[in-house]
Amino acid sequence: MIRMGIIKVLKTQLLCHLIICYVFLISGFIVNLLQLCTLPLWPINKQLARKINCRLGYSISSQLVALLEWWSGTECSLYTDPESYSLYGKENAIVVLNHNFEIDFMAGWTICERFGVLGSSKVLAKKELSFVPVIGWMWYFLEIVFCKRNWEVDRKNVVQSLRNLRDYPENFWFLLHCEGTRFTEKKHKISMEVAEKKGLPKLKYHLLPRTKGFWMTVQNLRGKVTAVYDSTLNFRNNEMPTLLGVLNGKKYHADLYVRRIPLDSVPEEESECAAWLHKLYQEKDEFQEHYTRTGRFPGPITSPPCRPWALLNWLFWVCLLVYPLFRLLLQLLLSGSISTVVCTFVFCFAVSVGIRWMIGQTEIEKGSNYGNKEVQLNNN
Ligand SMILES: CC/C=C\C/C=C\C/C=C\C/C=C\C/C=C\C/C=C\CCC(=O)SCCNC(=O)CCNC(=O)[C@H](O)C(C)(C)COP(=O)(O)OP(=O)(O)OC[C@H]1O[C@@H](n2cnc3c(N)ncnc32)[C@H](O)[C@@H]1OP(=O)(O)O
Ligand SMILES: CCCCCCCCCCCCCCCC(=O)OC[C@@H](O)COP(=O)(O)O
Repeated sequence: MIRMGIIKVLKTQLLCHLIICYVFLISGFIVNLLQLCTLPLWPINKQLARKINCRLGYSISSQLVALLEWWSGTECSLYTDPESYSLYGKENAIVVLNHNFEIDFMAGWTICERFGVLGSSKVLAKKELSFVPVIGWMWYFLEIVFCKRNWEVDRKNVVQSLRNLRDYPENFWFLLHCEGTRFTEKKHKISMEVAEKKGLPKLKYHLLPRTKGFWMTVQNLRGKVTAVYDSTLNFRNNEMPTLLGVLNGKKYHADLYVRRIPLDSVPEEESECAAWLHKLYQEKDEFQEHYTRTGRFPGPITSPPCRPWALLNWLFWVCLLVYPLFRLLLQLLLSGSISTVVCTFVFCFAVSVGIRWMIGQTEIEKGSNYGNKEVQLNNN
């Protein structure tokens, strides 16, 4: 009991957070460098380069999974039918997920890890994320599809990036947050005004989905991808989890409801495909309503088993990097030179500010203005 209390307090200590972030940053830069070294391989053996990059990417993203699973002890329950369950991780799929939470990407990655598709997981991500050190840079080598959330600019680039995935050598899940941005009350209000103008039913828990990205993805990955995984995520007890909460060791419980829909049943024609997606979001809204009323999603619950690899990868980097860090810091501090000591502190402070900025990228409060401007509505 006392030991548990000590561990809990330890998890809230700044020093622990600095060590975790230091390991993440330095290992991330090393992996980014290794990814860069694979560049000459691409023209010679593209498939091998892709496979190597999947493993390297795994070494970065699995650290955030380890943080969620092992450090914070967060649990993930899956609501899905057993028939579909047996196919997860064994086929390519498009995942359509609600976008309400600051750590929904970590919960998504955790599910990917449990089904063995973490290294190869893909997403249609906003371009700004490609500039985030470590993760954004890793994503270039994983062929993540970036968009500027401007259809005129995106239509060509996104199509090309999607087509590149047609001969991808590993099973992958392609994540689409069709709402295009995270849920806020203001964005919800504006998007419901758009819905009203379009004669579409109002949604209570979702923003109105943007349909073009979905249509483009379905069209270009048809034949390669066999299903759409309609996924709805919630956290128990109305929690709004944060990355800082996870870093502080706070335990959450994620509930994910997944319906497997064969891709053949998604219409090909653009307007029909858009109508299909709007209907899907109306259904997703009903599932959320069910969750709010009953505290659970319909159907059977499973907890896909937690695998040890994310933890082992994390421990590997901790063992490799923490001892040299302490030795270096000690040497600098004992050097006797005031300027060296001051520089060391300034450097550590600058790194902490950088990490805080990265964490800020996950915070809804600091999110983009996309979907927030009345002007966008007036233009349409
Ligand atoms: C078993 C396992 C199941 C599940 C496991 C779960 C997950 C694991 C899977 C994979 C994990 C992988 C990775 C995870 C890691 C990290 C991911 C983290 C986050 C990155 C995500 C993002 O960055 S989200 C932001 C970027 N993505 C998108 O925006 C996608 C959706 N957007 C689109 O599709 C857009 O159409 C577009 C981007 C292609 C183009 O943007 P544009 O703005 O130009 O859109 P539109 O042309 O569609 O917009 C105009 C139309 O929209 C109407 N409109 C106007 N105002 C609004 C409004 N406020 N709200 C809604 N609609 C509006 C307007 O009327 C136009 O309508 P039309 O009828 O003319 O189309
Ligand atoms: C292991 C230690 C960890 C420490 C550190 C730092 C990690 C930083 C991770 C940054 C990864 C960023 C991924 C965030 C994904 C996300 O959720 O993006 C939001 C967009 O969809 C929509 O943006 P918006 O329009 O602003 O709502």
